Amino acid sequence: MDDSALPLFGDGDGRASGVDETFGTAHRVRLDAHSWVEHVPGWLLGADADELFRDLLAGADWQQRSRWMYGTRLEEPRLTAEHPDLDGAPEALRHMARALTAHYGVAYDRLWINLYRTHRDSTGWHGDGASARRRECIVPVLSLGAPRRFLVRPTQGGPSRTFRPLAGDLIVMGGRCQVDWRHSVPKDAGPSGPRISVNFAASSQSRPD
Ligand SMILES: O=C(O)CCC(=O)C(=O)O
Ligand SMILES: [Fe+2]
Repeated sequence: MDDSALPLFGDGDGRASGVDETFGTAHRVRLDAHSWVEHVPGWLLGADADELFRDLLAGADWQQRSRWMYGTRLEEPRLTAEHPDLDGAPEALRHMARALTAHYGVAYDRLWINLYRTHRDSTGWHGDGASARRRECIVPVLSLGAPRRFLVRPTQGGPSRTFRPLAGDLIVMGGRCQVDWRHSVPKDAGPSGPRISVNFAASSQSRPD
């Protein structure tokens, strides 16, 4: 049997997705002396990005999370599926975590996945404070599905920079990005289909240095 037909979910050894292990398209943008964002267009090859998107949309354990803000419990305008232990994640995502670990030298061992159902779903300005507590962290985020803007701006305020990751692209935040900078996925004006982001995290980075 051609193992490309194996599903990403299930207990089989799903086919490792076709990521560019050379990171040949990576383009690093220096934000300041200590922080950078790397955009890796087409890191996950087109057909695999489409297949992974469809499988995650249909098969991930989507949860509605809420948080307290200004004394009120607000539902987050997106859905999230957590894999606190990489062993429980689909093989395609485990393979990606290994490729990221080999390239960036950080042991990615957990991940969470966000679903932006329409252009109205979003993530407000934040740093990944719980999962990235070291002064310097490397935080990769894979985009799937519809394109959305990914913004970064200084924590102290100032103009934002806009990245436009397409399906299969990686956005990697590095250096002091989680402290000195904030990131967000704002709502879009026009209609857009669903977007999924896969956020790779490392226990080693969640412990302050
Ligand atoms: O969806 C994205 O591209 C980023 C999501 C994010 O920053 C987060 O979940 O912490
Ligand atoms: Fe984040």
